[in-house]
Amino acid sequence: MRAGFPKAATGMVIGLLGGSFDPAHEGHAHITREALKRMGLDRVWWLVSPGNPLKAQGPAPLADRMARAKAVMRDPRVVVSDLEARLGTRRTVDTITALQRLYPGVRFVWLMGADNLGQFHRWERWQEILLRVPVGVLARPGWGVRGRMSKAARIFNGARVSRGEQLRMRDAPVWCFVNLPMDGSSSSAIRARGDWRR
Ligand SMILES: Nc1ncnc2c1ncn2[C@@H]1O[C@H](COP(=O)(O)OP(=O)(O)OP(=O)(O)O)[C@@H](O)[C@H]1O
Ligand SMILES: O=C(O)c1ccc[n+]([C@@H]2O[C@H](COP(=O)([O-])O)[C@@H](O)[C@H]2O)c1
Repeated sequence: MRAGFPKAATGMVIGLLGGSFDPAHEGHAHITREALKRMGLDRVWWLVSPGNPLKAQGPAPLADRMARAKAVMRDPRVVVSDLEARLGTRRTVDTITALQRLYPGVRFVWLMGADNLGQFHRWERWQEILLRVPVGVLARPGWGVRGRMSKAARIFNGARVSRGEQLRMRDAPVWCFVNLPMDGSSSSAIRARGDWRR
């Protein structure tokens, strides 16, 4: 495997948590620990994005976001990575396609907060993402009903399962809304407080 690309054994189930992480916070760490536990994942890889294609304002430098993410998430089961910058991908569908090609023996599960389910139908080739990998949606304050009523949730209603642990066994399309004790942290609130330099 090339330098900077995490190692993974054949048969592993790895959750991918993509994000701006501008900056990383306890909410990210919380949903990661919950996903590991509730979905029976072997690893979670944080994909610190070069920049969300739907966000107008560019994030803080990638090196700063990586350093903060590594400080926030210290767990041997979690890899904080800049894979998208290395792969040259920005769109999630392209990242997943590239990772499936690079790691043919690994099962990837896409992880995201419920706010992203609300706007998932605006992502590039979003239906292809759901056809490629199981998707675990983690509850986020204020997004329970809006997430579950979203366009993507309605169109893929037939592929929804009720328990997170089912994601590791089923082939896509399959997704789950995972209810969990919620953490209200958000990067925008931290930036608004001025605790994080851009
Ligand atoms: N507190 C939280 N609870 C559940 N999911 C979360 C939480 N914070 C972030 N996430 C999810 O983690 C992923 C990465 O989030 P991101 O880096 O955009 O942080 P954010 O706090 O949502 O940022 P911002 O406030 O700038 O939108 C997204 O899928 C997002 O939905
Ligand atoms: O592929 C897309 O079209 C797309 C559109 C919006 C967001 N994403 C991804 O969603 C993840 C969460 O983004 P963010 O900025 O909410 O942390 C991150 O990995 C982004 O690259 C992807």
